[in-house]
Amino acid sequence: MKPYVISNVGMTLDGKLATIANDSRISGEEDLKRVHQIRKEVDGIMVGIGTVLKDDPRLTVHKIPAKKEDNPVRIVVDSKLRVPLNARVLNKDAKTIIATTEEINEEKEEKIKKLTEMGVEVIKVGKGKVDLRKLMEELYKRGIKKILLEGGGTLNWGMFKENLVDEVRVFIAPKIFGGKDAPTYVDGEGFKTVDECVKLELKNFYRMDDGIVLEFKVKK
Ligand SMILES: NC(=O)C1=CN([C@@H]2O[C@H](COP(=O)(O)OP(=O)(O)OC[C@H]3O[C@@H](n4cnc5c(N)ncnc54)[C@H](OP(=O)(O)O)[C@@H]3O)[C@@H](O)[C@H]2O)C=CC1
Ligand SMILES: Nc1nc(O)c(N)c(N[C@@H]2O[C@H](COP(=O)(O)O)[C@@H](O)[C@H]2O)n1
Repeated sequence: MKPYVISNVGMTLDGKLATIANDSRISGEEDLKRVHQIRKEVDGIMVGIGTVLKDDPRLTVHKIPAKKEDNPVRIVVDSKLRVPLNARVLNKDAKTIIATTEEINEEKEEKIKKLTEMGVEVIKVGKGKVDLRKLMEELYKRGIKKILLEGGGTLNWGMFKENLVDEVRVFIAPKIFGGKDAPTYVDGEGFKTVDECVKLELKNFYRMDDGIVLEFKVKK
């Protein structure tokens, strides 16, 4: 069994999640409230270590009225345990799970000890990269039945490639960032043929701030 996964991003018309200089101010205030309403409704919120290192996000519900208990469990996918011990995602505002690989050296062992002392749970799944399929099973076992996947592009690819995403919600801003090295909604290696690609069914769309929200179900 695996959690139901909603992928949400704010992106530009050219599919960028941030500029080449990592300026990711894409959503307006109303759209951020929409995202925080989803955060409030899910059991877990998941990002890759790239997003933690670049944005130092809190990943709590802080744009709409909420209690501490409304914060979902924060999940960071981090094979090499690069998460800084002073990252905001490790603060006491919510529980945090770090997913890493089964390959443990002395340095990682020491970091796991420190993280555990801070109340952070470390889950070890996979070799080389975190095994996202096994991670989903582990999260489900811990009562995490619904997850908001908040990127970035590399983790989004990993999740789409493994067919682990059930629903897509995107805010498209009327902006073009350009830049071949700027992160896009889904990066990674990409599919070689249209036959292999992820197929979506459009369910809803509406205006939001100066842009548009599109909602899709992933065809299975
Ligand atoms: N506008 C928006 O809505 C959002 C924008 N962003 C932007 O996205 C950018 C960050 O994206 P990106 O750099 O791609 O980083 P990600 O957040 O996607 O993290 C990717 C990292 O996750 C780790 N990882 C471990 N296992 C896997 C796996 N199985 N599959 C995929 N990744 C895995 C890898 O690092 P390792 O090997 O070390 O484990 C990988 O490099 C930032 O600029 C941020 O601002 C991010 C979220 C939302
Ligand atoms: N939906 C959305 N729109 C944008 O314009 C964004 N820049 C993001 N960024 C994501 O939100 C994280 C920040 O969360 P906190 O406010 O610190 O809780 C950031 O790391 C991205 O994952 N999202």
